Amino acid sequence: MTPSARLAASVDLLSEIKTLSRKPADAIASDFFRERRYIGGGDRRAVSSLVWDVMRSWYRLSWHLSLAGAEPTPRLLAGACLLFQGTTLKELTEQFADGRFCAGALSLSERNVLTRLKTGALVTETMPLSVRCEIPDWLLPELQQTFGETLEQELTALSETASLDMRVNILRTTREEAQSALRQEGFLTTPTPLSPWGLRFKGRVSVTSTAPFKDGRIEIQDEGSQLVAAALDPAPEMRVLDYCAGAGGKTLALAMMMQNKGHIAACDVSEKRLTGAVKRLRRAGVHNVERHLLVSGDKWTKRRAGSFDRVLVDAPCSGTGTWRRNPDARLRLTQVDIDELLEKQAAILDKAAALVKPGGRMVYATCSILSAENTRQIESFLARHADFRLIAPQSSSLPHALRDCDMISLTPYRDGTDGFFAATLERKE
Ligand SMILES: C[S@@+](CC[C@H](N)C(=O)[O-])C[C@H]1O[C@@H](n2cnc3c(N)ncnc32)[C@H](O)[C@@H]1O
Repeated sequence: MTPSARLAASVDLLSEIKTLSRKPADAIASDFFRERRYIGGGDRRAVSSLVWDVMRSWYRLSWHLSLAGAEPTPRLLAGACLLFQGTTLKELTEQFADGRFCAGALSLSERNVLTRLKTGALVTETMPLSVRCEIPDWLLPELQQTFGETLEQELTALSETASLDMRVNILRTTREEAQSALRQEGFLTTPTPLSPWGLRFKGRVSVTSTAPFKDGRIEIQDEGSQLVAAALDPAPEMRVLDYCAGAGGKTLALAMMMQNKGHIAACDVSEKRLTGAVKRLRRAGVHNVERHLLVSGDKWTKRRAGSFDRVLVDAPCSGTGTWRRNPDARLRLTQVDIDELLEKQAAILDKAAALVKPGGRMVYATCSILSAENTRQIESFLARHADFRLIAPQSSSLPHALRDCDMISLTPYRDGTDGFFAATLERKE
């Protein structure tokens, strides 16, 4: 593709993301490229890269455009993003070329707006704080309360590109062997600093085509997510429940920690997600997992009340901790969404708590950075359940600094992971 054709495809994809504003951008992008199979791998990466760069700076670019007197159209957002990245106005004008498959020439008013842009620094002191932090206005007080003085550093880190982390499946190999196998295929990785099973890739790679991925020696999983599984501290002989198992990301890590022994029940309300776990479990060589679809009035859960040594509640949440990967999610999130999630999380916690045996433990986890979904959710759970107490996880798979925290919170700025929260609750005997 020519640079102009790539720009045209980026503008088209941005327009679809703007129009289908309630749908996740990665789902829109995957449909977009499926319908345009003529776009090859390199072009697809270039188009996605510009689109994701725009989404990471949507509020800031829109603010600059409004100063220049314009609405943030996909063409202007893409153009402004390129200018801030160092493309000159002359080069940009050439990229907006006329012709077949091209982006189409800039109109006079577009050109005037882009000429007026002050493209020295994307982030400026004169911007409102919420714009500088790349968040919607209404979320600012909640995040100020969570992060205090480090707000700007935390949210800047949350706007950057995430690393790609793998969990090495020690049922099949060791971290050193997996690292060496990847090196032989030309992929350089470094061991993750906090998780004992993690490898971190440098830059963006297509890991799913490597032999260690195909034969289940490695699995894509953020280091923070690996640590959440570690916080549950399951042992081989235990009965473990993964209550919101989804497609089994953490189930796989739990099975590995249990050396494929004991029993794991992986539950979810989504049949599609649970089915997605089948292939992954097989690839990883895991065979101590039973899948169960939760339905209302579920007899399966009633029969198992008070029977699990460990229960993981990896709750549905705002996903604010994963904004590095899903920057569009910040454009979709509303206060109503959060209020609904808070209710859902409390109801799930109450149901899951009934399944923990006396002396057993429940870990409540989210990939959210909002106190309302994290510490405050736990405080209200404890107020409703005098039979539970907050304890330190003491898991030997956690780094020492996290073993004594009854509530673990991880952030991209402090820990280099996605934003995660995990609280360990023990049911009194
Ligand atoms: C954060 S995701 C889980 C991710 C998964 N544990 C992993 O590591 O890949 C939350 C999951 O909760 C499920 N969920 C939503 N409502 C639920 C409910 N009432 N009971 C159980 N699971 C629910 C969703 O379908 C979703 O798969």
